[in-house]
Amino acid sequence: GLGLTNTKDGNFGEWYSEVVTNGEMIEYYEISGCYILRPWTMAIWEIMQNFFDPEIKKMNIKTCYFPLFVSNNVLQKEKDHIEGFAPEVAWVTRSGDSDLEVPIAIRPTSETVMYPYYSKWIRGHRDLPLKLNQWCNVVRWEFSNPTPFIRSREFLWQEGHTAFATKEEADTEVLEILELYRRLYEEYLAVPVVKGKKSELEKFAGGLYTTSVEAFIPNTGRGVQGATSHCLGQNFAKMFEINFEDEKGEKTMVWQNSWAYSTRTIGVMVMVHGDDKGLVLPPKVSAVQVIVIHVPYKDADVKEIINACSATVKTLCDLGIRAEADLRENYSPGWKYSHWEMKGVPLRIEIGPKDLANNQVRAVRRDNGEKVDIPMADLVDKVKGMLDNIQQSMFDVAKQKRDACIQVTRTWDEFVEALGQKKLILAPWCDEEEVEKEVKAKTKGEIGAAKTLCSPFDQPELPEGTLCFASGKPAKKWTYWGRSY
Ligand SMILES: O=C1CCCN[C@@H]1CCCn1cnc2cc(F)c(Cl)cc2c1=O
Ligand SMILES: [Mg+2]
Repeated sequence: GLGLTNTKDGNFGEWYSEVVTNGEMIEYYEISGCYILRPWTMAIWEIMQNFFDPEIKKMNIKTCYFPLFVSNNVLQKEKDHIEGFAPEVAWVTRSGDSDLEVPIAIRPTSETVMYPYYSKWIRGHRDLPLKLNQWCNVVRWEFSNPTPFIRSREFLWQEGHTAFATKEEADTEVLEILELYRRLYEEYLAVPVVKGKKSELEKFAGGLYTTSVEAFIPNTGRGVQGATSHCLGQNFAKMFEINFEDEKGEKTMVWQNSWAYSTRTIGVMVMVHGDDKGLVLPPKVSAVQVIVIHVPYKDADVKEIINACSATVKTLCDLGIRAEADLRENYSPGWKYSHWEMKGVPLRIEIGPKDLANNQVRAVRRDNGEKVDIPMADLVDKVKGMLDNIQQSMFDVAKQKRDACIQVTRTWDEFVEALGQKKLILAPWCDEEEVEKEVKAKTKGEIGAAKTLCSPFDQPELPEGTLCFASGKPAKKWTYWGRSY
């Protein structure tokens, strides 16, 4: 049948898998951890790209494309860069039936691919800033439970790699990019995120500091890193000898950033907004914003109704609304309602004999099921208004749900209790790595350990004498903690 066999609150993992499949976003692939991204997904990816790419072009960041393959010696260039990552590197060892002399790695990320050429291209200060971004796939042979969009062995992303003469320029760009990531989540995917800084333990080991936008999935009580913007400092400049002669003729190492968002963004959106009827897509990112369906009625003139549907679609499309009609004769209206609800189309318009007679249409919102009769004359304004309202309402509802999960804890017992209640924990922390490691160790279990998600840039008041929830030492900062994907 058409409906889901799992409910979101019943079995979240099974619900999610069904929703992305029945919503025709994903097809499971014969190789574990790999998924087919169907047009319904790629339309969302492209809408996001059509926002993000022009924005970084305004920042004079140019598109490049580096090879998929990494030679072994260059990959091994940086011990702590790949420490811990080595097991997830995929290797090409043969072509045809003959072994390769030297195995070749498939890029899990492109620092080691790109930076030898940054070293070659950057000589003088006039070669700076060098700012490149590539849209590509990467491969990480993950072993923990694969999840469509959230954790796959191959995924699509953009990876920006920039080099500056000064730290100030790098610091500024890190935050400009992070703001674009916030806008992607909050203005397009209608998902609330927290901007913050990763702890020393959780940051990218090869960098100087990591900032991120952190999302939260209320159903599982898990945080999810939404996108990252790292300042690499001069670490990679040192490794790859990327330096330049400054104005005084001094040889100086460059300051670098790297930043990425991936198809994981789409999985977060599905998890946050989906319901027991399937996907619920924010209008801004939905390939189809309005689906028009005719309701035939025994002897009523079905041709006239169908013409009204086609005219409605044309009127909406002419004003930039992504509308389509489902006029298939071999499916009932009811079947169509379920089908397009499963695909998460934000607004359905029904036109039957009665609507025609009253020169109106019946509009039904996907997010809250509200039904509204709209006079044909007001169609475009009303539909535009409803779509804007749906977008804002989806964000507001998601933010209210996320905020309801936030629990401030000041003691270990409060922390453990909140963790058991699937909360997003905000706690004062002494900022000591040993303490962070201890929290991980003490909360380790079947469903993973608690970890720091980020220290929000927007710090609440930290009164003198506030103590760390875990160590009892003087707290230095408020930090979000939780289990994560
Ligand atoms: O997150 C970003 C933004 C875009 C460019 N890259 C950085 C850091 C990526 C970390 N990282 C993440 N995963 C990795 C997996 C690997 F197998 C190896 Cl060899 C390295 C890494 C690795 O460095
Ligand atoms: Mg990883």
